[in-house]
Amino acid sequence: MKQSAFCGQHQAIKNTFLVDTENRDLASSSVCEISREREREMRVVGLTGGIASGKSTVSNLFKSEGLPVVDADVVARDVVRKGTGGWKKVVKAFGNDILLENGEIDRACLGQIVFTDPAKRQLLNRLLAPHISSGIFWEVLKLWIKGSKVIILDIPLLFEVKMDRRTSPVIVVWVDHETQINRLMARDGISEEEANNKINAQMELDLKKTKADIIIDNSGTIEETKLQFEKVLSQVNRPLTWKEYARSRDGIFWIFTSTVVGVLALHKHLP
Ligand SMILES: CC(C)(COP(=O)(O)OP(=O)(O)OC[C@H]1O[C@@H](n2cnc3c(N)ncnc32)[C@H](O)[C@@H]1O)[C@@H](O)C(=O)NCCC(=O)NCCS
Ligand SMILES: Nc1ncnc2c1ncn2[C@@H]1O[C@H](COP(=O)(O)OP(=O)(O)OP(=O)(O)O)[C@@H](O)[C@H]1O
Repeated sequence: MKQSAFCGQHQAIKNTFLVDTENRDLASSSVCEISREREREMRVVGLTGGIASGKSTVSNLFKSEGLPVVDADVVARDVVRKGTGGWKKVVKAFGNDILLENGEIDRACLGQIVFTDPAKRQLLNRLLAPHISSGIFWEVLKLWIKGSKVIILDIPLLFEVKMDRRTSPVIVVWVDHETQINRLMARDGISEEEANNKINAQMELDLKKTKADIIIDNSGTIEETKLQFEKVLSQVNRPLTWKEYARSRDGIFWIFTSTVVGVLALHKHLP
């Protein structure tokens, strides 16, 4: 569907130039129309990395520049608030023992279960996938309606759920393993073993680095990261490429469909 829409559009653009090359006014007005249309399109940038590699730190830099960020972790939290459909499914599958006194999910407790048991993690992923994907879809849709030209999708499992194919460019926030462990232990107040369990639940960060369009090395100071960010910002704000334009023509529905498919495939691809 997506491909044929793109091919049809591409052919129409090609025809404009092939058939009307003698008629410069007509040709240039077509180009103007295309340019005006391009103004309404948007770039969906993928931001990912490993756990505690610094995605939120970088996404905060984007926010401070006025760029909207859709944070998959925030969406994932919203879909399991007490009484929601996601909450009901999780409680049914994992029992009342994972609940706090106020009825909300005890995230630390559920985390301990799923980060030490791949089968339980897959189960949780499977239960929440449709809720997370539709949550992301609505957030993107709202921004699209508002006319946002560039949207940052902060998705920790971007590669695992194959959403990297739908975002461009893909930015990976990388840190060396030792720094990652230390920051994770310090931030979450957990042991080295627990930190390793969380890290091992994801695709290797070094592998993610090889798949990136843009790498931000966050192993140094925040100031060093900010310097790299300045360059990344200009790349992210550059005019849309034809590929991005074609992609975003019917992008909103494409993103939704691929998010659903990708997240549903999650349990098959995660360790
Ligand atoms: C396991 C849960 C309850 C732990 O909650 P907690 O508040 O302690 O952590 P938080 O949600 O802030 O996630 C922290 C980080 O853990 C990593 N992580 C979260 N879920 C997963 C997962 N299923 N597999 C691998 N890594 C994960 C991500 O890097 C994320 O940034 C929670 O992460 C959860 O519900 N996960 C399943 C939903 C999911 O896949 N979220 C990721 C968004 S794509
Ligand atoms: N350059 C840096 N120097 C020192 N500390 C940092 C740096 N970048 C991030 N941190 C710290 O490391 C921790 C992890 O960073 P952050 O929360 O941004 O990672 P994340 O990738 O968003 O994590 P998660 O995957 O859990 O969502 C935080 O405590 C943060 O303050």
